[in-house]
Amino acid sequence: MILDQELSITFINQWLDNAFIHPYPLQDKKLLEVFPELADQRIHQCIQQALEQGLPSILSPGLNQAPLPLCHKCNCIHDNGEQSVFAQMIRIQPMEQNDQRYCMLEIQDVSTMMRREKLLNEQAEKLNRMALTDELTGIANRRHFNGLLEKAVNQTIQQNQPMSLIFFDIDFFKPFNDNLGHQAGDQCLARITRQLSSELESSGFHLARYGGEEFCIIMPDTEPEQASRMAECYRNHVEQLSISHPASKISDVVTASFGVAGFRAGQTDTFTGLILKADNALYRAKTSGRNRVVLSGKT
Ligand SMILES: Nc1nc2c(ncn2[C@@H]2O[C@H](COP(=O)(O)OP(=O)(O)OP(=O)(O)O)[C@@H](O)[C@H]2O)c(=O)[nH]1
Repeated sequence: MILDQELSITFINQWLDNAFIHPYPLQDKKLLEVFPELADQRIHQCIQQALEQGLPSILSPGLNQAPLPLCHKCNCIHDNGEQSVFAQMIRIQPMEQNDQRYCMLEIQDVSTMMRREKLLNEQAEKLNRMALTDELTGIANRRHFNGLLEKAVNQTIQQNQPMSLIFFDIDFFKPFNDNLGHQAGDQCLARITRQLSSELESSGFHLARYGGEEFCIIMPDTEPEQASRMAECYRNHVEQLSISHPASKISDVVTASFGVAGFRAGQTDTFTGLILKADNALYRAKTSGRNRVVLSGKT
């Protein structure tokens, strides 16, 4: 499409004329009289820049998907009667002829490209989510845990806060599987994590599966003593789910053991040190009878 100094359409090709949402041909019409809504829009400013200063520009669909009212006539009318404009890339080019300056608008329909890009982005997001999520329980997996813990430790150091880490593990889970079957074991893990994730939802804490039937909770800005009290609540809630465990040596229902460790800015141990301390505390909970909470550093 070519516009003169008065913004009259001195040339428009058939494809574009058909695509404009407008009932009659646009040749020789004034752009702003037919489409007054374009006045002072970015496209209008760029056209003026081309005509007055000879400056070219490109309007990409990133900022404004559809500067002009253009549609695919065959399928643009929705059930609600609205017409959908297609995504455009517009190159605005000044040109000179017989000492007169004109402006050429080269318009490309990029709707297919945009749809493909959206689809690719959605797929990439889905793959990313899958790569960070444990399939059985839907909570963060080990890879995600590593990232979350590193972030929490860095935040602890930067903001000079405390933080805590809980490790917990189902008691006598091998006998549970052997007795009731692996599928019942899967359901048990899913039920426990569902219960705890709903409790942790708005707390800012992160529940993750560390591996097998071992889980962890990252607790930013939390003193270990407070984390230990919360671990006691979680232990209690696992027990209160009352999942029958005929092969447990300590209870009729499924129980879990918890190890808690804390980290402070200024401490020399790295986040691997923190994991080790929480895991050791969990080991002590197991060896001292199970179905209990042990806080690292406390006898
Ligand atoms: N059903 C099911 N079982 C799992 C899964 N991941 C790990 N396990 C089982 O968990 C059991 C863990 O057994 P152990 O490490 O011996 O621990 P335990 O029997 O719970 O004993 P303690 O932890 O000492 O109380 C193994 O039999 C694993 O096969 C899973 O995703 N689903």
